Amino acid sequence: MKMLTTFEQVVKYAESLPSVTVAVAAAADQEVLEAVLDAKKHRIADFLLFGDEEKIRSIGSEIGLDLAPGEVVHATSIAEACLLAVTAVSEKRADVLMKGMVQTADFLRAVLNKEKGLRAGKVLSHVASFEVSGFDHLIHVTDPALNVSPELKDKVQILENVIDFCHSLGLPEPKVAVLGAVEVVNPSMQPTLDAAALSQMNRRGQIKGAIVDGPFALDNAVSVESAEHKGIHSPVAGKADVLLVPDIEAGNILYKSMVYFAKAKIGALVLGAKAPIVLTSRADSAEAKLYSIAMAVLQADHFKKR
Ligand SMILES: CCCC(=O)OP(=O)(O)O
Repeated sequence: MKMLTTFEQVVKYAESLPSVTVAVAAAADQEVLEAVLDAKKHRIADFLLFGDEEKIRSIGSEIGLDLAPGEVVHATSIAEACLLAVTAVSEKRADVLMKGMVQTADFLRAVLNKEKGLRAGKVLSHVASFEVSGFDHLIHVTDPALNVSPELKDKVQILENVIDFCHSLGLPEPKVAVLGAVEVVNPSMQPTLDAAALSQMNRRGQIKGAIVDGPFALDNAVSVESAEHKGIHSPVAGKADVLLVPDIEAGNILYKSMVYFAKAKIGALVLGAKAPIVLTSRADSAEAKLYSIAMAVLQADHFKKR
């Protein structure tokens, strides 16, 4: 498989794969339903939409989305919509779960439900992939949404999740930059100590399938000029495919800076679950949700081949 470097390529590749069924939790939202319409046009997915049926059908008819009787399942609350969508995936009536117009914490409560949930015994983590003008490859940020303040052992699993995800995008050995505020190990800054440990674990073969190095500050992770200027020599310096952020605050602010300042294209998933999960911000565009669905199609195919 050729390495995919733009979302156009991701969508095109998804078109060549078997289509999936996506269960959308709390689907009564214009951007969500526009993404549903676009994904259907690209023939990459079919849908089961959970939520306020009258509202879903009303928005659907406004945007020209024809919905068959069985495609919408009424739920009397957001919590019920989330649990019904998660159940559809755990019972294999759907292949992919998608967050609609619901707060991340409420959505995750259903994902983590003891009976019906989608945990696979691993740490769940979030990845947001960005296509940024001026960069010749996608940049994957993890974890901007789920793990609040991960410890070293959690970061190992977050790395394993994102490395496997990069492999699903045709990137056999992603370059991972472990970020901090500075590019030197400082005993009073825990993210720099974690970065040093993760780099060494990679060198010793404890973390495989990627080149991991750090700490890096953001500038020398993504700019060769900055790395050269600061005299940092590493195969990852300035060329990172993956940015492992220290915590959710740094990650979420970076995510939203990419969207609102850099006008980057974005797709986002939860990794480490039994099935691919689309998790974008409620405020993200229909385009971002479409790109996320396309990445989930690739993940579903990758799961089958593992
Ligand atoms: C990064 C996606 C998680 C997030 O911030 O979602 P909301 O904007 O919907 O809270």
